[in-house]
Amino acid sequence: MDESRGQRLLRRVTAGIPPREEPVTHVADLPGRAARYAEWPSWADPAVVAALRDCGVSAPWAHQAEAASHAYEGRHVVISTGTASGKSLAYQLPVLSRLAAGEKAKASVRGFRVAEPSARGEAPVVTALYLSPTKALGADQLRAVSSLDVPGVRAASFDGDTPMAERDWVRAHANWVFTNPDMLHRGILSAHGRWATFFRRLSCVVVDECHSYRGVFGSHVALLLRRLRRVAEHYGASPVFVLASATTASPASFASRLTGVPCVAVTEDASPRGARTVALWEPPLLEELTGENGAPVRRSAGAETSRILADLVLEGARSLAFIRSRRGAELAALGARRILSEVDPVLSETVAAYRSGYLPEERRALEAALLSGRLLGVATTNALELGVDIAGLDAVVLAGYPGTLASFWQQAGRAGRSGDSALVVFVARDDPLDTYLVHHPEALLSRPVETAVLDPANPYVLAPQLACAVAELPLTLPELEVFGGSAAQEVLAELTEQKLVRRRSSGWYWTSRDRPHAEVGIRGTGGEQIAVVESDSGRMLGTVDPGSACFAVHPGAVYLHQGSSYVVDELELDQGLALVHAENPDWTTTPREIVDISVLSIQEKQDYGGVSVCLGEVAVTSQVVGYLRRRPSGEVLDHTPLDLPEQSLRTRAVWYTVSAALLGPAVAAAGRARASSAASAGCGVADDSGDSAGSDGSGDSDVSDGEVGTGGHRVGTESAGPVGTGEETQANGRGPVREGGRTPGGAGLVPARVPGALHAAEHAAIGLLPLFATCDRWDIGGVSTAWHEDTGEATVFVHDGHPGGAGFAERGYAAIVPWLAATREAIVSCECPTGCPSCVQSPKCGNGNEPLDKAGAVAVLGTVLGALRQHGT
Ligand SMILES: Nc1ncnc2c1ncn2[C@@H]1O[C@H](COP(=O)(O)OP(=O)(O)OP(=O)(O)O)[C@@H](O)[C@H]1O
Repeated sequence: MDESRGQRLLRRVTAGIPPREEPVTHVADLPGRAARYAEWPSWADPAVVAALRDCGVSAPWAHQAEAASHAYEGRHVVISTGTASGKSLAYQLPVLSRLAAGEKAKASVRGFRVAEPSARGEAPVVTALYLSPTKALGADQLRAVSSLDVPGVRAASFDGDTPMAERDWVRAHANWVFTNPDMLHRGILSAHGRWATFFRRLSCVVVDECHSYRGVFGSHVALLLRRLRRVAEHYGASPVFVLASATTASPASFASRLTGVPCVAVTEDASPRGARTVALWEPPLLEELTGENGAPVRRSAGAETSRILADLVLEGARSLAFIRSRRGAELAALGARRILSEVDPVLSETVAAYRSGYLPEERRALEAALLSGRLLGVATTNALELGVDIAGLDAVVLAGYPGTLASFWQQAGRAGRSGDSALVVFVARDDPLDTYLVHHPEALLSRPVETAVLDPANPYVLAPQLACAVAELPLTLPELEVFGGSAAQEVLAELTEQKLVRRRSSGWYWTSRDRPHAEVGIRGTGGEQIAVVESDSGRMLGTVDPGSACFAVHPGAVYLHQGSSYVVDELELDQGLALVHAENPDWTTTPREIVDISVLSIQEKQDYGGVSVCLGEVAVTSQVVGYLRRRPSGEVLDHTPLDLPEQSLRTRAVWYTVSAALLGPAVAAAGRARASSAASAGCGVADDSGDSAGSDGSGDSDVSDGEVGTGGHRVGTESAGPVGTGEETQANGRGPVREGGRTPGGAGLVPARVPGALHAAEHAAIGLLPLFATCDRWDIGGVSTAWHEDTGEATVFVHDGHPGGAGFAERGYAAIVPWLAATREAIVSCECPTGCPSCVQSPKCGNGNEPLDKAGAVAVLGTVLGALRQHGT
């Protein structure tokens, strides 16, 4: 069979790599597909069809026509198809047709029935609202609509950048308003009276890139859309919702949860797609470098990506590399340029970086240069992921898993639309999730894209949102259903008690003259924001959630803003201020936290013979105690202690307990001694916004709660059997676990090994939860302890990092078996001997990644999974 272009590119980028450093763990060839067209719908306005034809769209693809017809006929619809599958046209066609028809009707106002013309017939008859998660995407979409130049359509943006002078014009005259959730919340719903005419005519709401509304932000947006519907209804309108999403599992149920109205889904993608060769790539371990506690370090994904990008450019392939941080994108571009300049200085000019913070004109110029081939290699953050019309590239390199499968396919989808085969390379970073993925291609390439998690019933989100709703319009009892029924009633009772709202027989009323909107940030859950200010100039660079301030802007932290780098000099929590100066050091910082956790209530509990799994509410107390400085290579420079106050967080967690008997006979014996002496409490030493390994479980701990790194908890040297041998392998979440050499049904651990085993199991579990819960590992934390005073047993907690939770713990609870099976597999797959960042080390462990017992973690997880499978799930 002939070699395809994608395969040839892969052969070129791997040429010359010695066999012992072979980085490619898997190659898949994904076939291409031809386009399927439909007729223009009979209802489509001829002027709109003509404008689209002029832009090169001769006919709609089948999925576009189907989604557009649902919307035009008044059915709420979500279109969930691949990258560059023309989702924009699916909403442009019905919205523009409605707007154009309304304008024509208005033009003949005397002769025809018109919905409700203004006295002089000037106001639009129908209006539409477009919402995007970012201003940049909104601006791109507005530009696309404006360029169609359909008669009677007055599209305008209304966001933080809209000059005051223009705002009145937009309110009075625009019939399609492009905005974002933040502005809808603060600037439109809070002053809906000024938008009365617009709301009265509101016929359609477009929610673009809706899969990005997840977690706390997603929960806020879900309630915001309910507020929007209520206000529209107040003015007599009931708009149809059209949502566009990357491909995702159960789009209809997600869209219905987000909007609160039943949505139909269009998922069959009829756009053409080129074939792609996908390679999974694990950078080799470095011999000359070691990381924390002497652990081996892999070549960094960024350095590897620079090299691959340079090779691709040498092949003349138009390529895009996605890097997670802006700084990383700059460094990857620089690295590729440096390599190319040694070959041919002219070639180094064909590589550039691209990230947010660039002006729209700069972005347009970069996009055009890449499409024309003047630029061959671009290293970018996910700024290029959403809504940018770049497709049909020869190659895409992803440096690290972008957090969700939706993002993975969105980024990978930039390659290969031109009909020719293209190359996608996924380069694993040094962490458990990436390691798992490169060794389990089916988890990356064959799984349906996860549905986004959100929880509009979170009281920490519901309370401020209900306050805004009541302030907008008094809330009546029947309306409560829209906001979550009894959960909303409980929250309202609290607001009434705080005298923020007043209860009357007709409903709930806002008591103050001031509106709550300005106080409610919809992208997080914390009260007053901390302002990040440049000392020299007094310029405010941005804000940070108070809950994460100690973490993100502690003294000494490197803070990145729009690609520029700053170092924090002071953090004044009382004054809500972090003072920084511009500096571009050659290292990054990672904070270290210690954490303690207590159980407030148990919502769900399942027992599996010595193992129990719970979901419930917890109180997490955390304290940032220092930070590490690391070089981009992963090398740790030093650790600096910090003295910062404790933070507390009420949130939700999933946890499992393991009985002493299952951990091992020696642990059971020591546990009896502990019970009789009642000697000590479990302590929490943390990581990832807190995970912890605590007392050694032997009953002789004198560690006070929350102390870091107190001695005596070393990983035992005896081994529970080799890690990563064939006997340990198991199917992903299925099939029996064979625990070679251990007591059947038990982990066979001695007490001294329990803390390290649990700690390692917990780190890896935090790393793998994002595979099941659409969250980032930084959105969650964990605590592990050989004995926890609330459970009375060895316990591993994984908790949401936001007040009230964002639904991640629930997902962990629901997916406990596949999640823990994947966790175990990730550890087993890693070839390092005793633990490294690819498996059980965590980048922000409060206890300096001590103790960690990799083999013990495999034993504990095997035991837990054995119990879960034997006794239930
Ligand atoms: N029916 C069609 N025939 C030909 N080209 C089309 C058709 N529909 C859309 N296009 C073109 O396909 C490209 C991608 O469209 P669009 O940006 O709307 O896709 P998308 O699915 O929204 O992309 P993203 O995944 O980036 O959100 C655009 O250049 C658009 O003009």
